[in-house]
Amino acid sequence: MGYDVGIFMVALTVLVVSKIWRLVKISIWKPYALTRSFRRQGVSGPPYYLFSGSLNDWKRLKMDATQTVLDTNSNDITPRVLPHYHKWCQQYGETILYWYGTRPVVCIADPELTKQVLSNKFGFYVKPKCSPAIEALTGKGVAIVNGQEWVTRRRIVNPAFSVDKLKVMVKRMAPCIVSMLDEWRNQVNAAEDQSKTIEINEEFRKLTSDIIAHTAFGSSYSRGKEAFEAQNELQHYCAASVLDVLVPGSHYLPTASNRQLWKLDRKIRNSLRQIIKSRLDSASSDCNYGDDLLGLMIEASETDQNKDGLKLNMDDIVEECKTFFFAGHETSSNVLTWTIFLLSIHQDWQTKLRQEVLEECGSKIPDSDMLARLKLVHMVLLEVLRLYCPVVETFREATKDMKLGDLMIPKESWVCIPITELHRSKKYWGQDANEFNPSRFANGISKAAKHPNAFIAFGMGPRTCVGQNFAMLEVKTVIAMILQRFSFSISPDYKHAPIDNIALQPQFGIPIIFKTSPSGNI
Ligand code: HEM
Repeated sequence: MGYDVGIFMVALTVLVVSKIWRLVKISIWKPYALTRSFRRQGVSGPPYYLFSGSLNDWKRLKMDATQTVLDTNSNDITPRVLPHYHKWCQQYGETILYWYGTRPVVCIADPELTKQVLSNKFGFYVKPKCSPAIEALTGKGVAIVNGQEWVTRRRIVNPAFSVDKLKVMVKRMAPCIVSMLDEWRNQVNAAEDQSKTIEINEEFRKLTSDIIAHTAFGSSYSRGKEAFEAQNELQHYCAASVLDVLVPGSHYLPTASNRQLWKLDRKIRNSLRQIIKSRLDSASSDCNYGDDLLGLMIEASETDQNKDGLKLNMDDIVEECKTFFFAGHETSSNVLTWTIFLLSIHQDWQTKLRQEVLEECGSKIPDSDMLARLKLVHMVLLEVLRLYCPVVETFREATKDMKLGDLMIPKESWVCIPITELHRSKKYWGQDANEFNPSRFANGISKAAKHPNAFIAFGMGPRTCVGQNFAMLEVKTVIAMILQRFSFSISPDYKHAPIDNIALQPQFGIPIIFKTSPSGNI
C-alpha cells in the first residue's frame, strides 16, 4: 500500500513538474528566445508581457481608435482599423513581431512574401486554430479546417458556385432586391420633399442575408432570421472579446459570458437544423435534395461516393451552414455599404456608372450577360474592395520552421497579412494610394499596382474565397438596380468611422439621402 502511494506521489510530482516546465517554456522561455532570435534578424516589436503578450496594448490602441472620427473624404483608415499595426510599424519598422498572448505573430505587408505564404500548396502555412467564440460564429466549416478535411469540404462546396449555378442564382437574387428597393421607393415617395434618409448598413445586412438564404439554402430571411440575428449578436460578442487573454480551459466554465455564447450557439444550430430538416422532408422519393449548396451537402452526407470516401454528418452540415450563412452575407453587405458611401461622395462616378447601367441594362433587371458588360461598375467595385476590404487582415500558422524571404519563421508562429495596409501601400500603389481612383483598374487587377499580387481582397492560393464570383455578381446586381432607380448623397449627420468588427463595418452606420432618379421610372 505504502509502495503504491509512493509511486502515485512520484507520478503526480513528475506530472506537476512537467506541466510547470511546459508553462515556463511557453510563457517565459520561448518568448524570450524568439524575441532575441527575431531581433538578430532585424525584426522587433512591442514588448512581451507574461501571458497577455501584446494584447493589452493592442486593446488599448483599439479602444482609443474607436473614439476618433475621420474626415469623411479620407480613405486613410489604417490608423483606425489596424491601430496597433499603424503605431508599431512607425516605431519598429515595416515587419514587426508582436504577441497574441504567448503566440508570436510576425506581421508582413509585402506582396511577394504574402504570395509565398498564401499560395503554399504543401500545407506548411495553415489556418490557425480559432477561439471558441469565433468558431461558434463562423462554424467549423471549410473556412477554418485544414488538411484532408478541408480538401473534402472544398470539393463538396465548389460545384455550388459553378458558372451555370451562378446564372440561376442571379435570377433568384432579383426578387429579394426588388422587394427592398420597392420599400425604399415607397419611403421616398411618401416624404414631403421626395427624399428619404436611410441607414444602409442594416438594410444591406438584411438583404444579403435574404439573398444567401434564398440562393444557397432555398430558404428565406424570415426562416433563417433567428440564425442571422443570433450570428449578428455573436459577432459583436466576438469583436469585443477577440483581444481578451484566453486562459486555457476557461471556455468550459459556466461564466455569464460563456452561458450567453452557448445560448446563441444553440439558437443558431436549432434554426439551421430546422432549415436542413425541412429540406430533408421535402426531398422527392429519389432523394433529390436540390442542386444548391444545401442540396450538395446533404447529398454528400448520404453517400460515400466522393473521391476521399469521407462523409459529412448532420453536425458537419450545420457547421458548414454557419460558415456560409456568415461568410455569405457579412462581407457582401459591407462592400455594398462602402460602395454606396464612396459613390455618394464621388458624384462624378455615380453619374458615370448610372449612364453605363442604363446603356447596358436599360430598365430591365440585369442578367449575368448584362452584368459582364458593366466595366466601370466592375472597376469601382475593385477600388472599393481595395480601400474598404471587408477582411482587414488574415493569419496563417507555420507548421514547420520556414524560410520566408530573409526571415526564419519558427514552427507554430503565426504570420499576419494586414490586407488593409497592403492595399494602400504607397510603394505598390503610388502616391495616390489613399485616393479613390477606380481608373487604376482599367487594365485589370494585375496591372493596377507595381506588384501583381498587391490586391488580395479575396485572398490568394488554394484558400482563395470560394464565394468571390457569387459576391461580385450579387454586389453588381444590387448596385446596378439602385442606380437605375435612385440618385443618392451622404447625409450631413454621417460620422466616418470604419471599424474592424470581424469584418470592416461603419461604426455608426451610414445615413444616405435617396431621391428617385431623374433618369428612369423603374
Ligand atoms: C465581397 C465579398 C467577399 C470578400 C471580400 C471575401 C473575402 C474572402 C477572403 C479574403 C478569403 C480568404 C481568407 C484567408 O485566406 O484567410 C475568403 C474565404 C472564404 N470565403 Fe469569402 N469573401 C466574400 C464573399 C463571400 C461569399 C459571398 C461567400 C459565400 C457565399 C464566401 C465564402 C468564403 C469561404 C467559404 C471562404 C473559405 C475558403 C477556404 O478556406 O477554402 N465569401 N473570403
